Amino acid sequence: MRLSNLVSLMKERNFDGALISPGTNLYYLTGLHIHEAGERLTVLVVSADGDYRLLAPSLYENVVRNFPVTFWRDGENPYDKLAWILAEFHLSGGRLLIEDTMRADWLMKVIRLGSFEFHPLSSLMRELRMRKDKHEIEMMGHAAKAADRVFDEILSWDLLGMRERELALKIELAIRELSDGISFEPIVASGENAANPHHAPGDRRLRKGDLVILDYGAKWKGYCSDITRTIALGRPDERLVEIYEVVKEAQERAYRAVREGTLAREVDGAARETIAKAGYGEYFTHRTGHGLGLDVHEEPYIGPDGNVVLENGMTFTIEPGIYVPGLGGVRIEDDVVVHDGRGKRLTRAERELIRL
Ligand SMILES: CSCC[C@H](N)C(=O)N1CCC[C@H]1C(=O)O
Repeated sequence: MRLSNLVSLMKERNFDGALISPGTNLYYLTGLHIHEAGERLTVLVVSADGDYRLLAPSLYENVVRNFPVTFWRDGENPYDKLAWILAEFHLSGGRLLIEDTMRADWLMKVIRLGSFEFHPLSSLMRELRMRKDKHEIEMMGHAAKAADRVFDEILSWDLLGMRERELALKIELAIRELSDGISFEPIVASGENAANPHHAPGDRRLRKGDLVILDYGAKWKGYCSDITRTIALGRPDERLVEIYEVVKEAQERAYRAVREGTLAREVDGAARETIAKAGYGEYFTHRTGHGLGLDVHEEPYIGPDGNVVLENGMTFTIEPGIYVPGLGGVRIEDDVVVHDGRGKRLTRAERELIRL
């Protein structure tokens, strides 16, 4: 069904074929679990006539079943086999969609197999994947619940004196116990490190007076959650407490701005305006959110340039933040689905400032 949707869209937009390497698009279209193909050429060939075939290393002989496939063995030249498939599908030239993340060494050899005009596959896939169906939203709900449960667990741990990297590892283990795995490596940013939105957890020990940003996510059947909470240890600097309240208000206002028919940039604007009015505009250094699904970052992006019109079934994060160099930072993030014309939170962990 999903493959035929892609084929219809290809025909409508005058594309002749598509070459799809392993990643979330391949999984979305086929349900096949081919995660890490490494250097061995693996590609799904799809023609606008509706033909499709996977070219895969023989390592996958016991994995790919009930799907048209050509295997190649180590020692063979997989590009010869790809050329045969392209010839069979009458794809020796024309407008070809290419998986955006295809390895450059593969692409450089594919270029030599015909006279193609390449276009990014994402230009079509974004339209297919942006609106989630009931099943997908259910899976995202499970992933979000796992993230909420991990937050409750974190609150029961003795955090004082723990190194950021130790806490990140404990969070990762807790996620893995409750779900299919992590959406991305957890961020634990304490004290002044919290001024870096993508801080890599290091050796700093958590201490009294810290605000600590915890940003992590779980996966359920391929679908991601992504949550951020900022907690206080002891009594933090009053400026940080004020910043916390501004971010909480910005997050709530952006959430309330979510409506079917609203532009993504209006949701961003609601958060940005709240933060700017409080005098912290220059310290909100990123977009308000991003689409969430099989990828942890996907369409629709909720930024000042977000021109996607929100529709029921779209899922994204709302995660404004304020980051003051030398002082610290605050970010609060929830996963949201547009449901019955309005936003509905999938993550529901406590948003009031928790002081441990
Ligand atoms: C995939 S790592 C970052 C996860 C995080 N929740 C996130 O998406 N962001 C943190 C700062 C802003 C935002 C981002 O757009 O990168």
